Amino acid sequence: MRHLPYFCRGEVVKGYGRGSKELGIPTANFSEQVVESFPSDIPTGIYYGWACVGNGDVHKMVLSIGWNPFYKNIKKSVETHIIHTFKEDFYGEILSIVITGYIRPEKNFDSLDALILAIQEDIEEAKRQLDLPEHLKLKEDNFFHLPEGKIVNNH
Ligand SMILES: Cc1cc2nc3c(=O)[nH]c(=O)nc-3n(C[C@H](O)[C@H](O)[C@H](O)COP(=O)(O)O)c2cc1C
Ligand SMILES: Nc1ncnc2c1ncn2[C@@H]1O[C@H](COP(=O)(O)OP(=O)(O)O)[C@@H](O)[C@H]1O
Ligand SMILES: [Mg+2]
Repeated sequence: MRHLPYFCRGEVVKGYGRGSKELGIPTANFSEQVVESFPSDIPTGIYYGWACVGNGDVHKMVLSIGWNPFYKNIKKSVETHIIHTFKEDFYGEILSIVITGYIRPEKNFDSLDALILAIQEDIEEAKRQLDLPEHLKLKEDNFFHLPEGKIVNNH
């Protein structure tokens, strides 16, 4: 897909506080500035890739770009669920991501359970895809080892 791999770095802000954390699927939401910096023609939907908080380790992630049709959000969001258990929240920290692949478009669901099940399937798909050499190699990209602030989106 055009635009991929897509490198991006930005601050983690509060989302709609829908308690995705209680559902077991917290998502680190990017600031509005970062959301607006995304290419306008990058399709909304569910993606996977690699993520790192501050200078921490690089982990697998799934990402949602769009308006969350289940919730009918007014504002577009870019949210990353990192496939790792963190001891604490990291609001205000710098999240670095590389998006390497696309899974599916955003969908509406009949129930919250159906949404959760779909996200769990996305996570399993991401785990499998990211073990393939083509995606695995981006885990080691220099982007994750450069000092913060030196990088603007996709450069
Ligand atoms: C992998 C993944 C897939 C998602 N798929 C959908 C989807 O198909 N439809 C939808 O409405 N929301 C989808 N979401 C977004 C959730 O609705 C969202 O993370 C939740 O509303 C929490 O939002 P908040 O961070 O603003 O509190 C997805 C999120 C993730 C991480
Ligand atoms: N594995 C994880 N992936 C993403 N965020 C996480 C993770 N573990 C803890 N968090 C924290 O949870 C927050 C997101 O929780 P969430 O319920 O989506 O709230 P919000 O609506 O504010 O985005 C993140 O900003 C981050 O500080
Ligand atoms: Mg969130």
